[in-house]
Amino acid sequence: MKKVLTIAGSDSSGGAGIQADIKTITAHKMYAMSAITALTAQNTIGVYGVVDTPPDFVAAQLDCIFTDIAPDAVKIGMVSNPEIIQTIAEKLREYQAKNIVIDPVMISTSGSRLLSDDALETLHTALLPLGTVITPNIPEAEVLCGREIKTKKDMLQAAEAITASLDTAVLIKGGHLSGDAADLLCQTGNAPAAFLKEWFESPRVENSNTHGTGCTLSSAIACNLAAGRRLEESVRRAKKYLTGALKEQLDLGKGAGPLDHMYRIP
Ligand SMILES: Nc1ncnc2c1ncn2[C@@H]1O[C@H](COP(=O)(O)OP(=O)(O)OP(=O)(O)O)[C@@H](O)[C@H]1O
Ligand SMILES: Cc1ncc(CO)c(N)n1
Repeated sequence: MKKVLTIAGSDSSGGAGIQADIKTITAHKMYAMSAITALTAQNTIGVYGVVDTPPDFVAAQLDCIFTDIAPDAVKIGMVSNPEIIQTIAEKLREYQAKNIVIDPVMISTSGSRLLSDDALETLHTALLPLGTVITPNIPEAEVLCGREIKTKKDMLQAAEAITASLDTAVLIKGGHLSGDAADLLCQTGNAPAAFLKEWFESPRVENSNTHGTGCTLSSAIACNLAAGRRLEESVRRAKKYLTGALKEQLDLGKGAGPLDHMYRIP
């Protein structure tokens, strides 16, 4: 059985963070492990409290995992402060982790900040370059490249800028633009300053229950990489899984509710 590790924050309402990741990994029939970076008191309406895990306890969780059950892929989500980010970066290098998908979570669907101001620089320099692929949404990609993204053309330029600056593949998720849900994958090509770009598009699903879409997509990409698939195929399959989970029209809670992660389980 393939093993997938999620390093992320807990969402008490179960739709995003560690809980979304474990459900996604389980729905892919893989073995899920977790290193919890923060507790959030959260529901479909908002985030009401955050308690960060002490960095040495993040390290202890990662030591326990990597010295016992080596993951085939790692997904990283909410990492709220610079010390936690440094710790994770050191451990990923120490254990030579592979197939690393980093969702640079900054703000929740409900609008709360999940990354401190002083953590951004450390995220950028210490952690993101270790990713096999990073998966920012539009506002996160704007922060990473320092320019506005209003159109698909802007996405193309932003993706090149981010890929060039981090030397890492980037998937910019287009869920926050209008029209079809179009995500753009950009990787470095063979020649200097050459980029391989591919769009992954699906019709927009009329469903306001989008809590945890980003967490779910990045975990599903990690599962497909763990299965040995190429990045492009992993993104294609992950998006198909995500779109199917949205189409189920699960409607829980008073705000933006969660997806149906279990829809493929008979
Ligand atoms: N209404 C929709 N219909 C179809 N796909 C969608 C819809 N909304 C978002 N997506 C898709 O969901 C995935 C996550 O994108 P999104 O831009 O919502 O990420 P995010 O903002 O990081 O998510 P989160 O809500 O977890 O913070 C992408 O593949 C995006 O295209
Ligand atoms: C714990 C956690 N991680 C990520 C997100 C992003 O949706 C969230 N809302 N909560």
